Amino acid sequence: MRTTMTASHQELVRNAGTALDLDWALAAQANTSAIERRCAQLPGRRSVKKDHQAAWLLKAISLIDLTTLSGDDTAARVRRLCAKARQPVRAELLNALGFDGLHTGAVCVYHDMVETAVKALDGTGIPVAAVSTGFPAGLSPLPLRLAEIDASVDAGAQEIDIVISRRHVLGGDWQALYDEMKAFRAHSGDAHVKAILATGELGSLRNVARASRICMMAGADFIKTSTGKESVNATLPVSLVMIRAIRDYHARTGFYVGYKPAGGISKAKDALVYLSLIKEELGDRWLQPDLFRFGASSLLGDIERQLEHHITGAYSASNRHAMG
Ligand SMILES: O=C[C@H](O)COP(=O)(O)O
Repeated sequence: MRTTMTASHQELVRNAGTALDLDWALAAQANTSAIERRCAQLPGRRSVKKDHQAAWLLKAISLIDLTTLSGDDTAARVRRLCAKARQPVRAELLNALGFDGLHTGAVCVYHDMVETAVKALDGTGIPVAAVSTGFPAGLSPLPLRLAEIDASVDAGAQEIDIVISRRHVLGGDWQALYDEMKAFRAHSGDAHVKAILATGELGSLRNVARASRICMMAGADFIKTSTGKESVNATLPVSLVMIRAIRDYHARTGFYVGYKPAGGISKAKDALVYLSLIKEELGDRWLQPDLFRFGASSLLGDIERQLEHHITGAYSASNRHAMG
């Protein structure tokens, strides 16, 4: 029997946000040593049995925002990336595994590349995500950042990855963070918004928890760890803090907010650890592309190598799995 990777879940009600409840935001706790203890156990555990590993790796592919965010991006590179998003695994490998219809969760590019990606993905149902709002620093004037969102939406982006102003968090200006996020969401219209917290620049896990709560209250559809450009990007402790904030927000409001760890996730085995963390902390509903994505430029290549090994018993050279 062949298996397809189509989603079998009901469509979500989009997070509408809530009024700013500063007491709730500031009450967020993050016990660093308990968090680190919990995370230290994760990679060592055999969370996914060997027989199930290939299926989990295919699942991971369906959750990747296949990304290129380089100063030397070209239309040709973006078109090659889109071809990879449409067919992330060679047909003979997929056939051997009895799977059909696999594609990545999205393709993620800078604004200038949105149109090219939208054209290259026409008819596939794969959304294009644009990093807008002065990515990665988010330090251009607010009207320009809002205009960039408008332009990305006009160009056909269905997802907008915004960067928050870290200075609002570091200066404790929570109202400004809330207002900014609300404006980003309003300008995104029907496009879903992922709020990049740039957690490596927020100073503490407690700030990560607080910023997560504020962004969700202001209507973020996803919260995302990093741009991939900070010196520290996605980590398990930060992930635990953010997904527990998602869980608390869901318990409080009934809204489902998605999670996107991004930056530095390049190994299949690390992806499996993230998936088991999500399963344990949030449950299976969050293991669907509408609620979970990996932001990654090179993870797919390693997953393809591991799948090849699973099928043939041998690894091929990593240059056989080039991305762009
Ligand atoms: O949002 C995605 C990140 O920029 C990708 O980071 P990476 O190149 O370390 O995988």
